[in-house]
Formats: sequence, C-alpha cells, structure tokens
Amino acid sequence: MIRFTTAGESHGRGIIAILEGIPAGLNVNSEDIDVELARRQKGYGRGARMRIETDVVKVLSGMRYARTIGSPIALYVTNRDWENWENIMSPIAVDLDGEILLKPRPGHADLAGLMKYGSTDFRDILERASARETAARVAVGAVCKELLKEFDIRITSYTLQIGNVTADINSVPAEKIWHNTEMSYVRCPDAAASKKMIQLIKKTGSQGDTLGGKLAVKIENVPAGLGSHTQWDLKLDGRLAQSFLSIQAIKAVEFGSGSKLAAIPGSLSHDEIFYNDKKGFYRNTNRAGGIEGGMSNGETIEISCTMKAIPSLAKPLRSVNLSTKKAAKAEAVRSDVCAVPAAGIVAEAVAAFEIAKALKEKFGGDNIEDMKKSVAAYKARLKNI
Ligand SMILES: Cc1cc2nc3c(=O)[nH]c(=O)nc-3n(C[C@H](O)[C@H](O)[C@H](O)COP(=O)(O)O)c2cc1C
Ligand SMILES: C=C(O[C@@H]1CC(C(=O)O)=C[C@@H](OP(=O)(O)O)[C@H]1O)C(=O)O
Repeated sequence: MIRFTTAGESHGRGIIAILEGIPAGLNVNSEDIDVELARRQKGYGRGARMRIETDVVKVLSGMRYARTIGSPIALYVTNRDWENWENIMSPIAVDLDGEILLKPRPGHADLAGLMKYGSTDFRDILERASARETAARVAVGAVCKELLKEFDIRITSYTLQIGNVTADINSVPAEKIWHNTEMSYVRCPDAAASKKMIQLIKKTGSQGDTLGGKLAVKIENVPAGLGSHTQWDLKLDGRLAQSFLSIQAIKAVEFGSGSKLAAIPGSLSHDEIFYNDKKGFYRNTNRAGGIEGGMSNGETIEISCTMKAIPSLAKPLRSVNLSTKKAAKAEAVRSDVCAVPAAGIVAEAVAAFEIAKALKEKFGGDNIEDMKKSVAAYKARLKNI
C-alpha cells in the first residue's frame, strides 16, 4: 500500500514527509521534486514569506543513486524563515519573549484548535494548520508523478477563476488550455482573464482584503478500473475528494459537470457508450469526469476545486480578545492575498498520490518492472473484452 504522513510547523525548522510503498527501481531525481516545489511557490498574490523561502528537497532515505529501493522515502524541506523564529518556535524550553496571539482569525483554525487542544496561545494551532505543510505534500506528489509517468499518466491543472474573474476557456485553443498554464503568472490559460485577475489581486490586496477562486485538474490516461464500486471507502471519486478537501481553504470539489448536473435531465447528464475496433469502448462526452460507480472509466478524470478567500486579512474582521472577552479586530499577520495558483500545484500533487495509491492497490508490484507487467497484462485483457 502507498501511504504518507507529514510533520512540521510553518515556522519550525522544516517540513518532512515519509512516503511508503513506492515500488523499488523507480528513477527519481531530486531536481524533479524541486521543480514541483518551485511551481508551488509561484503565482501572483503570494505574500512576503515566499520571498524568504526557496524550497529544495533533501532526500533522507529510501533512494540510492536516484532510484527508489522500496524502503520508506523521507523527504525534508527546510524552512528558511526558521532563523527568524528560533526562539518563538523553540522545541526546547527557553525564556519566552514571544507575543501571545489573543485575537483568533475568522476562517482560520485558530479558535476551533484552541478550544480542542486547550492551548492558551493559538500559535500552537496555526503553525500546523498553515499551508506551509503543502510543501511536503507537493514533494510526495512529485515522487508519485514519477511513478505515474511510467504508465503515461499525466496530471495538469490551471486557474479557472479568481474572485469574480472567470477564464473564458472557450476562447482558448484546445491544445493550449492545459499545456500553457505556466506562461501566466496566475496559471490561467486565458490571457485576457489573467490580466484581469492580476489587476483584481492588486486592487484587493491594496484594500487589505483577500481572494479565492477555482482551479481545474485533469488526469489523463488513467486505465479503467481504479477504485471500486464495492465499498464506500474504495470509491475513487470519494478518495480524490477527501484529498482535495484536505487542502487548506478548498471548500468544494466537482467531478465532470459537477453541480451543473442538478439542473440537467438524465438524457443530457450521462456519457453515451460507443464501440469501434480501433478505439474499443469510448464516449463522445465526459460529463462524469472520468469516474462512474467509484471507478475510473478510462476517460480523462476532470475535477474542479473551489478555494475560499484567504482568512488572514490586513484589514481584519471582527473577533474577540481571548483574555478580556471584549470585541477586538482579529490578528493582522503577514499573509498571501490569493493562493489559487499555488493550490493548483497542491491539487496536482494530492491527485498524483491518490492515483498512484489506487494503481498500486490494483496492480501490486514491489518492483516497478513487476508493476508494469501487471498493468500490461490487464490492458491486454481489456482489449479482448
Ligand atoms: C497554498 C496556500 C497558501 C495559503 N496561504 C495563506 C495565507 O497566507 N494566510 C492565510 O491566512 N491562509 C492561507 N491559506 C489558507 C489557510 O491555510 C486555511 O484557510 C486555514 O488553514 C484554515 O483551513 P480551512 O480554510 O481549510 O478551513 C493558504 C492555503 C493554501 C492552499
Ligand atoms: C509558508 C507558506 O504559506 C503560508 C501559508 C499560511 C497559512 O496560514 O496557511 C500563511 C503564510 O505564512 P506566513 O505566516 O509565514 O507568512 C503563507 O506564507 C507556503 O506555502 O510555503
């Protein structure tokens, strides 16, 4: 089974992930992981923190000579900002000189976490709630992407909407929609919308406010039959949705036509089935977004995620001082204005993990060549249906 866990606080020494179950013999260059880490740091609307960090992975275990060896892969990313926080974030006892945070931010984990864990300073909570943790998930996703590459499975994403500016995807030539996203600073393939998005982020930030939006993810060339209809927790759409919703500030996930399906009759909701000798079974539409009955159906998996606006506002919302219980403005801390472009990279990473996990579950293989043989045998069987 492929699984991972992460540890690390936003301003602690660093962030670490331990990834298990990746077959031995897979080529992984740490530079390829760094490319993904750098993609996550970009995007117009990020705050001052991203100018401090230059995320680079240190592979602590699980690989020799840029190849996996079957043992747990430990991936470490340093927090450069740690040197500015050593005292406040010290894991050993020191004389406290740090300011205690007293005014929880609506929309962040501050108040709920403080109540649950009995902390008196919600820094104990926000440090781990922070999306800094997504650096670890992107490192994990980068290794999973290398595994998926062996099977020609490719994952891409783009920004669909920021605030009230939505990309006009129909205006973009089809071949440019998915493969041109790195060209724009907000990772949106519609150049006119990108400009408007940047203007909106600039204006909103200058007003002390923040933005969310929508991002789209596409997973190509997934063989039919990943996930299962037989049990609730095996369904691939449910598993992917859990992963996307676990990304900080993601509040909705849609597959294929998603919420649009509420208003559409059955005759226009589903993807009719066709067959010819060359293609085998195929569809002319993909309203299901590539998943039926909790299983990949061989079509492209298409997802969109909605991100709420960032909860740390320079012009803070109303809150309560925890010590006096009097009305107060929430803490105003350094923050991003918009992180939808970065969230797209995180979404690619968590999708890569879920697909890699489902692939290993179906095809097994402690060694990459064993896994490839198993996939090839399955594909050969499908051809003979
Ligand atoms: C890439 C990324 C960057 C983020 N940056 C910030 C930020 O700078 N300030 C902030 O308050 N929240 C930021 N968030 C969102 C918070 O981490 C998130 O809202 C918070 O942990 C509460 O979780 P929830 O929104 O999922 O309920 C970011 C999220 C992502 C995915
Ligand atoms: C550090 C990252 O994102 C952070 C996520 C975040 C939050 O509250 O989620 C708050 C900000 O951190 P800071 O308080 O240090 O400015 C972001 O910069 C990162 O993405 O690597």
